[in-house]
Parts: sequence; structure tokens; C-alpha cells
Amino acid sequence: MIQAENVAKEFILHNQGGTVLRVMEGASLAVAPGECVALTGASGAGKSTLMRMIWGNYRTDAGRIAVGSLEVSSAEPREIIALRRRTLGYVSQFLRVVPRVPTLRVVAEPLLSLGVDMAEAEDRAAALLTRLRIGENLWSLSPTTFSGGEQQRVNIARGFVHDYPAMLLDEPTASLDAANRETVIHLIEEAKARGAAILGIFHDELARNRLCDRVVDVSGFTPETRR
Ligand SMILES: Nc1ncnc2c1ncn2[C@@H]1O[C@H](COP(=O)(O)OP(=O)(O)OP(=O)(O)O)[C@@H](O)[C@H]1O
Repeated sequence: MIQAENVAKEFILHNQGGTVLRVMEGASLAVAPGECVALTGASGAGKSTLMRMIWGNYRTDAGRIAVGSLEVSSAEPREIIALRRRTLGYVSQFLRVVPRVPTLRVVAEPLLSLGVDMAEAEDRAAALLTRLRIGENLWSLSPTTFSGGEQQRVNIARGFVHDYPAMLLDEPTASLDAANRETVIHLIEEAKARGAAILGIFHDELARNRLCDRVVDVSGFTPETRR
């Protein structure tokens, strides 16, 4: 469902004399439906860079990336937007929201953009917010003033509101208390059980061991010149 073959990436630092940083070469991996794969490797090894290339935010300099039937590495922006709407979910570490939009709406929005009717979308959003222990008194407020952990739970609710066939998770259990961490682990287990292909960065080793079928160490894709 998620595939990378021989992917290479370099950054050109235009504000530093055009220095070229070759950060990755020969990166290959595949995540099948129902499988959870963890990206590991030291800080700076390229985990986030690989995730951003799969998400379509960073261009690939060589090789190919595909999610489902779409070649992300050569896709048009409108194809990337459609992929993100239907097929590929992404739970980043931080919630980014438009100010003043109420929490219930923030969480329901991915379903609304798929044409699900408001009542059903809000029901599903409410169920997830309840599971993630966000009190109903907060649902009509914008999450911009929420605590870090509350914002992360809203972010997770939004990321799991639609049953994406593929998901990218960036430290989904970071900054959560024990009970909410357990809830998030269950949400990920449920996504796997319904056949989602999941690729994630999990610094939380216990969560990684419970959830992940395999580990891909991105240090193996670091060019010789950087080792
Ligand atoms: N936009 C960018 N411009 C220039 N260099 C970048 C950019 N993004 C990442 N890099 C460089 O690419 C390398 C890999 O960074 P990346 O953030 O992917 O590592 P990581 O494994 O996710 O690290 P961490 O665990 O610390 O988050 C680093 O040397 C970083 O400086």
C-alpha cells in the first residue's frame, strides 16, 4: 500500500552558499495493508524527511514513491490533495487549525470534505473525542487554547475520524498520560485490524513493540559521505 524504491533526497541550502546536503539514497520500503512498520534511526538520520516525501511535501530527487495506485513522486498537486482526502492520513506531532473553529468541527472536517453529512460526521467526531477523554464542555471551543496533551488528542481524533487505507503517524503517543496512550494504542490496533497500512515514528519503545510488525532503520539509507 505504501512503497518507496531507491529514493534519494538532497537539500540545497540557498542561504548558505548553495551547499548541497545529500541526506538519503537507496531508500526502499513497503508497507502492506494491515501492517505497521516503524521508522527508526538516530536523530537527523532522515525519518521525518522520508515521511514528508511520502506525504508529498518534499520532492524526491530519485526513485519512486507510491501510495495505493498513485505515484506520489510524480503526482500533480490536485492528485496529492485527493490522496490526502481519501487514502492517506497523517497524524503529525502538532495540531494546526484555523482559529475560532470549534473542536467538534475540527475533528469532523475530514469527513465533511468527503461529503459525509454533518450529523454523521459530528457523531463520529463526538465518539472519538469521548474515547480520547476530551470533555463535552470543550467541544464548542477552538482547540487553540487547549493544553499540549489536549491538542494532541484532538489531532489524533481528527486523524482517525476517517478510515484511511494508509496512515503516517509521527510520535502519536508522545505527551500523553497512561490512559490516553492506551486509547491511542487501541485506535492504531483497530486501524491495523481493518487493514490500514501504517508507517510511523515511535520513540515510545513499548508502544512500538506492541504495534509494529517490523522496523526499518533509515540509517541504512544515509549516503556514505555523511556516515
Ligand atoms: N527542509 C530542510 N532543509 C535542509 N535540511 C533539512 C531539511 N529537512 C531536513 N533536513 C536535514 O535532513 C537530515 C534529516 O533530518 P530529519 O528531520 O529527516 O531527521 P529525523 O531522523 O527525523 O530526526 P529527529 O529524530 O531528530 O526528528 C538532517 O540533517 C536535517 O538537517
